[in-house]
Amino acid sequence: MAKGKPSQAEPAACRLYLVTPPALEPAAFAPLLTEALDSGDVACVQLRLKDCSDDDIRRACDLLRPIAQEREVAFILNDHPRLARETGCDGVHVGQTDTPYRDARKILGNDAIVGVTCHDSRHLAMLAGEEGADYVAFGAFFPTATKTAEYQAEPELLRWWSELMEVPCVAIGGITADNCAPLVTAGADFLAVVNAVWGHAQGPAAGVRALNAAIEAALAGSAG
Ligand SMILES: Cc1ncc(COP(=O)(O)OP(=O)(O)O)c(N)n1
Ligand SMILES: Cc1nc(C(=O)O)sc1CCOP(=O)(O)O
Ligand SMILES: [Mg+2]
Repeated sequence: MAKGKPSQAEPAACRLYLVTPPALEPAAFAPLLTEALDSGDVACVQLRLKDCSDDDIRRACDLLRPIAQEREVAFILNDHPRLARETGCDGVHVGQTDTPYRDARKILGNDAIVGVTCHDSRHLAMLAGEEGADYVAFGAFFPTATKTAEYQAEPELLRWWSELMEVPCVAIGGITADNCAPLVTAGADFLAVVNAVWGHAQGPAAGVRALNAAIEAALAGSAG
């Protein structure tokens, strides 16, 4: 995701969207983020901190946001539109029980990225798209240990969405280099991952490279 809206991203038909681990120490995480972003193509970083104070989130944004933005990678905050505006993030991601899309848009303005979780629902995605969301996120596609996922999405949903709609779609939930091909070929514009990068046995750079290579291979395989 070049700095700007996901729909303006050009280099590939499907790109990586990194979501941070739910708990992190910003100073310790900064070199890992740098390593990940310098190792390959990443469109977007979402700071997703759970059970943290607003001040903890501010501190993490202040340290991590420049690492992404200096590399033309969009920096999106999960759940907190006001903090996203205050700290200079490129946008916010909101779920169905978070600040409603319209309120998030009012807080952040028209130039910001506002993405919306739509679980496995065509209806929620159409509502979000009609309201003006910059992307819709579907999931979980695979079992995930990162959070308790109450919904299960199928690749067919991505195919249906991407054939009918212009609004980009993000796939999330248990995605790895080994299982991502059906999501790429079904039309996901972005693959959002936590564990496949931050939990990669050889480190985050290897995680990014493996996912970049898997996306490229899937795109090449579906082109022929
Ligand atoms: C890209 C992306 N997709 C989905 C989510 C999940 O959002 P939500 O349902 O609000 O759950 P939490 O992440 O807040 O626990 C996401 N964060 N990012
Ligand atoms: C944050 C999040 N949202 C999901 C959803 O289904 O909406 S799944 C998920 C966790 C994604 O982490 P991992 O790549 O480690 O499975
Ligand atoms: Mg949320």
